[in-house]
Formats: sequence, C-alpha cells, structure tokens
Amino acid sequence: MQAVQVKVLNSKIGTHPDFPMPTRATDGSAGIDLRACIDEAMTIKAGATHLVGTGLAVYIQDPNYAGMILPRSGLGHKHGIVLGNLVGLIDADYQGELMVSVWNRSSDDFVLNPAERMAQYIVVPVARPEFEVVTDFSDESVRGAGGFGHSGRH
Ligand SMILES: O=c1ccn([C@H]2C[C@H](O)[C@@H](COP(=O)(O)OP(=O)(O)OP(=O)(O)O)O2)c(=O)[nH]1
Ligand SMILES: [Mg+2]
Repeated sequence: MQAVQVKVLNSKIGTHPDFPMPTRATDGSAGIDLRACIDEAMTIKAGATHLVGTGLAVYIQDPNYAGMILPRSGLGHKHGIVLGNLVGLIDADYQGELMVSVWNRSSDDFVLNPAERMAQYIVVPVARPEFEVVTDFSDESVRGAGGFGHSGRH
C-alpha cells in the first residue's frame, strides 16, 4: 500500500511547531505516533479513561487494510498509560477523527500534555474470507478442539 488519505481537522497541526504532521520516528518505525490534540494539559487520574482526539482523520478506503491504534511501550510500561479498548481497530471506511481511549491503569495520576505522543498507529492487511458453513471440517487437525493451555505450560 502506497498511501492513505489524511485530513487535518485542527489547524494547529502542521502550522504550530509543537504539532507537526505525523511522521515515523525512524525510517524503520512501524508505527506513526499519535499526538494529543488538546489545548491544555489534562490530568488522567489513576484508573481513569479519557477519549482524546488526534485532530486527524485517516481514510484507508481499501477494505483489504485496517488501521490499529496501539499503546506506546514506554508510556505503557513506565507510566501505565495504555488504551481503554486495549487495541483500537480502525475500519477502512472510517472518515472521522482518530480518537484514542487513554487509560491510566497505574495508581498515580498522569498529566497528558498538549501534543504529547500518546499512542501509535499502524496499517495492517486484513484477510476478508467468505464464511463457508460446513457440518464437518474437511480434515481433522492434530490440535482438534484443544485450546486454553491444552498443550501444557512448559
Ligand atoms: O481506538 C479507536 C477505536 C475506534 N475508533 C473509530 C474508528 C473505527 O472504525 C470506529 C468504530 O470502531 P469499532 O468498530 O471498534 O467500535 P464499535 O463499538 O463496534 O462502534 P461501531 O458501531 O461504530 O462500529 O471508531 C477510533 O477512532 N479509535
Ligand atoms: Mg464496530
């Protein structure tokens, strides 16, 4: 996939030095960091969840792809800042603002500053198979219906 369409919904983005257009931190970065598009710092109390806008709309258009919003490892591990929905799945036909559900799962309040990089966004391919209804599967796998630790722990 070469490009997706990005609409800037907040005029600060791309004009204010603190709010650059989203980019990859390095050439090899999978994710594009999503910044909090807020005017003032907000306190996310211990255990609280806030829906925070990014000021951006991304229209993937091609249904063979989807967007995902993932936590940043540093914020998640060191500060307990993860996602209220654990992972955000963004449909290819979604044209609204990318929103981040910021969950402070730690026991300390967290101050989210304007333009702070709060999560990251990737685009992934999506297999969209038909669901072919059968009475019996075409063969029996080695695993069969075993799951949930069926193969042991070690
Ligand atoms: O972290 C997220 C998750 C979702 N969305 C937007 C894009 C996505 O395409 C839409 C719907 O998401 P989802 O299907 O996960 O939520 P739902 O609760 O099933 O809502 P809907 O009934 O609108 O599909 O909400 C975000 O902006 N951020
Ligand atoms: Mg849905």
